[in-house]
Amino acid sequence: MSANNIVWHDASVTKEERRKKNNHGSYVLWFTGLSGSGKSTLANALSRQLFESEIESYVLDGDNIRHGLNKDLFFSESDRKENIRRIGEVSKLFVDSGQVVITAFISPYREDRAQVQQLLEENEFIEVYVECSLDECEKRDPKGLYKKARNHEIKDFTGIDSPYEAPINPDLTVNTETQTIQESVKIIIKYLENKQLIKVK
Ligand SMILES: Nc1ncnc2c1ncn2[C@@H]1O[C@H](COP(=O)(O)OS(=O)(=O)O)[C@@H](OP(=O)(O)O)[C@H]1O
Ligand SMILES: Nc1ncnc2c1ncn2[C@@H]1O[C@H](COP(=O)(O)OP(=O)(O)O)[C@@H](O)[C@H]1O
Repeated sequence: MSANNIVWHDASVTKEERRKKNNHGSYVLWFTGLSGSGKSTLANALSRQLFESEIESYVLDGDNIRHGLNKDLFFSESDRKENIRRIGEVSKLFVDSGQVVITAFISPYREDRAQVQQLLEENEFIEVYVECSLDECEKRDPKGLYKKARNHEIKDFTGIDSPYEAPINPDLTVNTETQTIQESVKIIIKYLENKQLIKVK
């Protein structure tokens, strides 16, 4: 349901003008993967590298967004769905502002990720699977959450008692068990260069 009597205002500065000024495209690099797979680490390492190359990017991170915009949401299937829907809308605004958006959400459901893709225009959604086995994520356990989930102190934890649907045909996969952080960043940059989405200095 949505409100009546609202009228869309066209912007005085267009997405195309902003892209032209920035000298690069704007799109979403949608990272998906288990907790502890390396989404935040890679998103931030990539954003730093893009920044050094004068490419405008912004990281939207699950933990951070859940402190503010989505602090009313928990981890049921419907709350996760709403979480991803809102992030999709926020990502769309950032794409409109001419930036490269890097999102780091578990985003466990294929359908929810597909809905974000549909919200955006063609070539504005790049799905990056941050692959890492549950075993390894659990070994890393950077926040001690797997331990809590195994001890039933947290319920609905992804990979333990809540599902994770890996992408079937992602645009790109990085494997953080076999690749270092720098190798994964390099693979993503190479992909963007090959697609002529960025020129890195
Ligand atoms: N039950 C449960 N399941 C999964 N994750 C949990 C849970 N409770 C808290 N956390 C912490 O919240 C982070 C995941 O938030 P997301 O917004 O990315 O999740 S989702 O996309 O809505 O599934 C996740 O962050 P990352 O580890 O960075 O993925 C956890 O730190
Ligand atoms: N090759 C790698 N790539 C990414 N992260 C790695 C790698 N090896 C170890 N790590 C570590 O794994 C952890 C991943 O945590 P984080 O980035 O918060 O994951 P997520 O955002 O997916 O929950 C970090 O402590 C990071 O230093």
